[in-house]
Amino acid sequence: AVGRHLGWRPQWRSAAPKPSYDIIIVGGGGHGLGAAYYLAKQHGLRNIAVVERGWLAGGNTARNTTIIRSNYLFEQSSSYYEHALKLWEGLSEELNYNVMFSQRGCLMVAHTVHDVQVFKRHVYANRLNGIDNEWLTPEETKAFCPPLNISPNIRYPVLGAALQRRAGTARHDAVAWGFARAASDLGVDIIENCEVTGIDRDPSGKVTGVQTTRGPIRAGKIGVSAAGHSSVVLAMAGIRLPLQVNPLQALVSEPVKPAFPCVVMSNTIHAYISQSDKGEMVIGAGTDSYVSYTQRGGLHIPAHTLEAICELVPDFRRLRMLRSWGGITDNTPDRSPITAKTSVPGLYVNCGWGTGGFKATPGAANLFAWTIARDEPHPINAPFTIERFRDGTLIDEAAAAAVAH
Ligand SMILES: Cc1cc2nc3c(=O)[nH]c(=O)nc-3n(C[C@H](O)[C@H](O)[C@H](O)COP(=O)(O)OP(=O)(O)OC[C@H]3O[C@@H](n4cnc5c(N)ncnc54)[C@H](O)[C@@H]3O)c2cc1C
Ligand SMILES: CSCC(=O)[O-]
Repeated sequence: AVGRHLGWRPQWRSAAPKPSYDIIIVGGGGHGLGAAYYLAKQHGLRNIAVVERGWLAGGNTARNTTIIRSNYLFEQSSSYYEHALKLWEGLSEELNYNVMFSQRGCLMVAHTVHDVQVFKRHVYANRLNGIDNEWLTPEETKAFCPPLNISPNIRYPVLGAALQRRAGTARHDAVAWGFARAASDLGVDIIENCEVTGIDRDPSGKVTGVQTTRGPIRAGKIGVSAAGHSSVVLAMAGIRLPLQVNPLQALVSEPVKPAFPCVVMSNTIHAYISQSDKGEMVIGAGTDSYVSYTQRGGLHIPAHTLEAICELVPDFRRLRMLRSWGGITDNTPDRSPITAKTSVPGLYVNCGWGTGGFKATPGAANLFAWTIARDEPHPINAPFTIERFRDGTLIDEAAAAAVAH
């Protein structure tokens, strides 16, 4: 009461489900919350609900290493991620919420001749598509990130790096809270602790609503943005998705004074690192190779990553690790996402972001909202269909994940 008297207001209304809505978004992560926001803000739609089985943004949005970049190889991909990057650049103002987007630069470090060839190809392809990217020599790489060890005598010497200066990091939960508050202010109901357990359809096959742990809810359009559980939810409508679900782990160190100026990613040594605004080194690894819905992984994966980090950044050899965790990543065969209509009328899906969907959050949300509102994809997400895996029109960015996931 005192808070409210002083003008404080909750971040968002925690709503109870109504019997029916025009649109239901399944999944209260950054992508789902953002889609609900853009449906209301850009398409002027009302009577929308976000249905989240746990607590808001408790999935991969809460668990990622917050790297944001658009330096992907293929034109379709770089268009999608660049759409997102441009939205990141204005998002704090758009949401009136500081998402702490920091364009500190992202170095993709090369350790082999193959790496050099692949990353230079990215640089040239990005420039052809109007996306900033530049090649640095080992000495220029160290000048940009002084803690890096560019000695030629280490196991994986630094042979150079591709630098995207507009890339960086953001505060993961802030983007979810910002979208949630803005969506809630536009009348979107955000319903937490409400798991979707079934998708209802009429005799013609069109969706009519969902079954949930808090009762049935009717809706004429349903957008599923459930990340690692997308296959589970779409199976409720008889749709099989080409997703493989693997754990991906990350860990943070004890907080220290500012010591690491940018994001560094390394394909060959399966490691990426940046420093959070709280001072922790945020470190990511490769995926655990087995299929699993656990939010944890094998110890050997982070151990391998820390060996690599200690060689690449010797100053960090005495840093103590504070905690590690895992998330459930939804990986497609070509490591590119699906943002599309499904074969079921009124049912839409945004998934397959695997190990790299945090950077896409505002872009995926924006295009998913377009696809639901207009019942057709935007030109940017049009190639990212489910059918591409049947037709062979793959968008193979496996190598561009920067870490061999
Ligand atoms: C360790 C790790 C590190 C990563 N690092 C990066 C990175 O540095 N950069 C990057 O770009 N990407 C990264 N990613 C990937 C990124 O986190 C995800 O691709 C992205 O956050 C997905 O966003 P989302 O909103 O779709 O998913 P989520 O935040 O997982 O939201 C999906 C939501 O759906 C809910 N849900 C599931 N089933 C149901 C149901 N039946 N009913 C209701 N709700 C349901 C879940 O509870 C969840 O909250 C990383 C991922 C992990 C795990
Ligand atoms: C988890 S890897 C992060 C990325 O793809 O930029």
